[in-house]
Parts: sequence; C-alpha cells; structure tokens
Amino acid sequence: MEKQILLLPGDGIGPEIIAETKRVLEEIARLYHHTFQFVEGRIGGDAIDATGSPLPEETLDLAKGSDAILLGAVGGPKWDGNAPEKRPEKGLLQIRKALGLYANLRPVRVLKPLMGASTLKEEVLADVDLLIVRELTGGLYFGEPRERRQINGEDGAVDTLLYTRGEIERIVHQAFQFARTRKKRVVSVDKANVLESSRLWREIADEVAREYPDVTLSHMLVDNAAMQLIRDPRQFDVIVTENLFGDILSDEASMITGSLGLLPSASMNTSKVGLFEPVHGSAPDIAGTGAANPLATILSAAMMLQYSFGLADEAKAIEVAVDRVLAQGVRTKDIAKASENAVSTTAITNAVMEALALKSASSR
Ligand SMILES: NC(=O)c1ccc[n+]([C@@H]2O[C@H](COP(=O)([O-])OP(=O)(O)OC[C@H]3O[C@@H](n4cnc5c(N)ncnc54)[C@H](O)[C@@H]3O)[C@@H](O)[C@H]2O)c1
Ligand SMILES: CC(C)[C@H](C(=O)O)[C@@H](O)C(=O)O
Ligand SMILES: [Mg+2]
Repeated sequence: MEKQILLLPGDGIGPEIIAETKRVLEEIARLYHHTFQFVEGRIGGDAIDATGSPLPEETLDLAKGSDAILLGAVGGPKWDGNAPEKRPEKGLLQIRKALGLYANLRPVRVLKPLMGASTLKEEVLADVDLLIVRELTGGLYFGEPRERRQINGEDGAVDTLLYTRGEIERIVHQAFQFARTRKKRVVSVDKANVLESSRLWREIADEVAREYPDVTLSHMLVDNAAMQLIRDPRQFDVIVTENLFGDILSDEASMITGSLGLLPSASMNTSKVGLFEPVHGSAPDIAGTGAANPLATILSAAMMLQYSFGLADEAKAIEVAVDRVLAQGVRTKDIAKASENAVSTTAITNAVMEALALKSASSR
C-alpha cells in the first residue's frame, strides 16, 4: 500500500514524539511491505515564528493532499501573550474546522502492566475499555460572538455555546455506530439541568437512539460523569459529549490509564483525511529533556493505520508491541515508579520497534 502522511510536529515535545513515531511507521512499512511517503508541515507556534500564521495556507494544502495527518502538539509559554488569532492553539482549531473533523475519538484502555501507575484502585481498573466520542468543531470553541466588551460599564468577555441539530445528530450517530461494534452502551454527557444547548442535545440523543434499538442510551450530567469516571470507570462503554466537556473528561480519563502520555486520539469526518494526535499538549515543562512519553503518539499512529488505511493487523501489531514493552518494565518517567529506572523517549521507542520486529519474525 502507498500512502502520503503529513507530519505536523508543532511545538514543545511535539517534534520529539513525532520523530520517534515516524521511526515506528517506517518499521511497519518495512515489515509489512508498504510505502509511506512522509511530508512535513508547520503548525502552531513553530508556524507563527516562520510565517506569522498558526496555520499557513501551505500546511492546509499539504493536509488536503495527504492521506492522513499525524500531529504532535501546539502551544507554549513563548506565545501565551499573543493575540487570539496568533495563538498556536488557533492553528489546531482551524485545521480541525477546515477539514470538518467533527468526531474526535479518544479510547481509554487500561494497559495491564501499568495498573500500578494509576492512582485508582486495581479493582476498578480491570476491564476498563471505554471510548470518548467528543464533538470537535462546535460548541464554546467556535460559537460567535466571542469578544471582549463592556458589560454594565465594566470590562467583560463573552463566549457562545451554540449547537445546531445537524451537528448534534451526526456526532450522536457516530457514537451509536461505535457502540454497535463494542458493548452496545452509550452514555450521553451534558448539563441539561442548566444549559439550553444541553437540553437540545438530550432530546436529539433520545431521537437518534430510536434508530439503534440494540444499543442502550443513558444520560449523565457532566459533573456526575467526572465523579463516576473515577469512582468506577468500568460502567462506561461509549461516552458522547460536546467539545469542552470532552476535552476535560478525556484529560481526566487519562489518569485511569496512569498518564496523559498514553492517550491517543483520532479526529475524523466523512471525507478521507483524518488527523491523529495524542490527547496531551506540548508539555513545555519537559520539552528537550528526552523525558516525553511517545506512546500516546505511537498509539495515535496505530489508530491512523486502522481508521484511515484499513490496516487492522498493522495497528494491532503496534498495540501488542506497546503492551509487550510495558510488560517488560520499560517505562518513561511519567509511568515509572520511584523504584524503577526511567528510560528516554528514544529508548522506549527502540523497545517498541524491537518488539514489532520480533513479533513479525515469529509469525513468519
Ligand atoms: N493537542 C494539542 O496540541 C494540545 C493539547 C493540550 C494542551 N496543548 C497546549 O500545550 C501547552 C501546555 O499545556 P499543559 O501544560 O496544560 O498541558 P500538557 O498536556 O502539555 O501537559 C500537562 C502535564 O502532563 C505532562 N505530559 C504531557 N504529555 C506528556 C508526555 N507525552 N509524556 C510525559 N508527560 C507528559 C506535562 O509534562 C505536564 O506536566 C499549552 O499551550 C496548551 O494550550 C496543546
Ligand atoms: C490545545 C487545545 C485547543 C486542545 C483542545 O482543547 O481541543 C487540546 O486541549 C486537546 O485536547 O486537543
Ligand atoms: Mg485537551
């Protein structure tokens, strides 16, 4: 198979984790006889410094001409004081919107060798396998107006939480379709006791549910959901929710697995180009130290192989290699216990590549 993959390293630890993940993809190409052509583009602070824009036209053109996009992370203190249009994060929001990537899939799977890395008790961790389906191109992130203005004679600011029927219907359908391939349970998370947009969300979720009689739908208020995720994450199969709630709940859910450095994501639409990126950010506090955990990005690449290229065996091989490396006790600092020696971003990637090659040799 021949595919063009756009790499968008971005800022902070982004270039480190993308360089390592590229090596894993090259190993997959070698082992399974594919041709992956890599092109590289700028986004975020890196793009602002080079071109003045967080998402240059050239990057968007490269994205549209590629088969899939693998992104590191954007942002950092250097650009924190920038005007809204010149913030690195704006580039990420713009590329999601421009490519219509409304469905953000964030799977949360407990990796058995890491049970001890989680702050939760082992009895609530066994069998955790949930999927957060986050709406990604609507809600507070994009609603207009958004501005500073005088309100009752003093400084004020407004953001707008806005959803249309079509936006809600399509993401809820996605959640039900994924639930059909899993444990057939959807929890729709909202704040319908306060927000009108949530009341519309709930009504539409109920309507959509009638088309999936084989799937159970329940509703949960977001504050309760935040608590239930920690109390007993095993109760969830698919969680569908609006943009901001999904952002917050997914960072929270990462601690079920043990680290934000483990959580992958896929942003999809109905057309061909998907964007794959770790859930975490640019981690400026550890950038350049070799401490970044590349596994979230490596697992995002596995999602890319599966969802964009239909390469299920290759995706599974990466997941199995990651499990094997963790079972061997190889750990970056974020998942190592005080008593364990932490290894570098490159060293854990080497271990994943060795596990891949070993598995491939033994299955021949
Ligand atoms: N998708 C993205 O590009 C994305 C996502 C979240 C935050 N951000 C941006 O990143 C910048 C930093 O934000 P933040 O510090 O709040 O969130 P962050 O996710 O970058 O980091 C939070 C904490 O988790 C740790 N961490 C994150 N990823 C890690 C990894 N792979 N390995 C080991 N440790 C890891 C960091 O060291 C930090 O202590 C901000 O500018 C923010 O806007 C970008
Ligand atoms: C960087 C930021 C805009 C982004 C978001 O909020 O969507 C990030 O936190 C994420 O989770 O992908
Ligand atoms: Mg986030």
